[in-house]
Amino acid sequence: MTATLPAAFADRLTRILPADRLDGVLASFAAVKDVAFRINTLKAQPDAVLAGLRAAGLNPRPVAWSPLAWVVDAAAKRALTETPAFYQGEIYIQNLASQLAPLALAPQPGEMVLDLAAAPGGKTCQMAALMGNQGWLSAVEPVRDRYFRLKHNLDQQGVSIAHCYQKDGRAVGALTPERFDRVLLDAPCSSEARFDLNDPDSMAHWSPGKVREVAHKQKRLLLSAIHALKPGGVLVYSTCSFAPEENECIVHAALHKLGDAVEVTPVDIPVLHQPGLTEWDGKMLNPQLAHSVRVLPDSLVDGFYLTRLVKQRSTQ
Ligand SMILES: C[S@@+](CC[C@H](N)C(=O)[O-])C[C@H]1O[C@@H](n2cnc3c(N)ncnc32)[C@H](O)[C@@H]1O
Repeated sequence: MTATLPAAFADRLTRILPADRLDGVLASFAAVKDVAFRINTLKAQPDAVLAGLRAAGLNPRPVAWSPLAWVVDAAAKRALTETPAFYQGEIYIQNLASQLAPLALAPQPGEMVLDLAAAPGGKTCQMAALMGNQGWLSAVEPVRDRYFRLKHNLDQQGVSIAHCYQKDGRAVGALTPERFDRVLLDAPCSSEARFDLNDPDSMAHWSPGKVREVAHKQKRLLLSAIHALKPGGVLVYSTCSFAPEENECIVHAALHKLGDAVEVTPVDIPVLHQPGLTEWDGKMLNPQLAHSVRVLPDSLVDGFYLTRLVKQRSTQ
């Protein structure tokens, strides 16, 4: 392995992370990660899936905080993707960090739910399973090939309540004002928390300019997501980035613009994490951001940022 982290990124990390967490996070970029997957209850019963995987010679390990989350060794990934359970949509390979966002949103059967940046659809499928395929799930994705991949995955995973729209999420709030009980915005981001020193391509497009560019889009996506949410509704904003400009600063800007119409609420996270930042680059941020969560990466879990917001009143 000869790749190194982009120098500007490594320098920023020393300012973002507490000193006692830095070495662990740096080590995670070099780790060959074991593979987490989620059992899809829309297609199969967990006991039957696990029995099939064991019969195929795999040895799935449980995850303490979710009966549907399991892990196999990195070396077993290929074998996992060759099982009937995989190609029949009974399991979905999904990092544990990514599984946390739908759990924090907790969509209920019968609700109106919006997934504003949906492809390839891992979280859309997980939400449909949490809803028992009852209710309405709008899934938005503007990029054509990703939109078709999303549709394919939803179909393969047995999701029957999803309605897919090839649209720019920034327009959706104005088109469907205050229509949804819950909204997930798993925003397009710089993907810093997925950097992999074993795969230099994962870092090839990163630059401070890229962070600024996605932050601009994220700000408008979050306002659109909030406008689409009913008063009393719940929203989860997440990214796989460490950059405060893509995380706390985005939520801070929405709180600043909308005042007490939205509130950050605490969320239980069962993996290693730290509270969101309340200061960045010498600027104080809304103190509510301490309720947001920075999941710290290790040899299994990706880095992740997550905020849970509740809409207190109409923004019309
Ligand atoms: C982090 S990925 C979503 C991953 C997905 N939630 C999952 O779990 O499978 C972000 C997605 O947002 C899409 N995207 C980019 N610009 C967008 C926009 N203006 N509106 C909505 N989605 C957008 C990207 O193409 C990408 O598919």
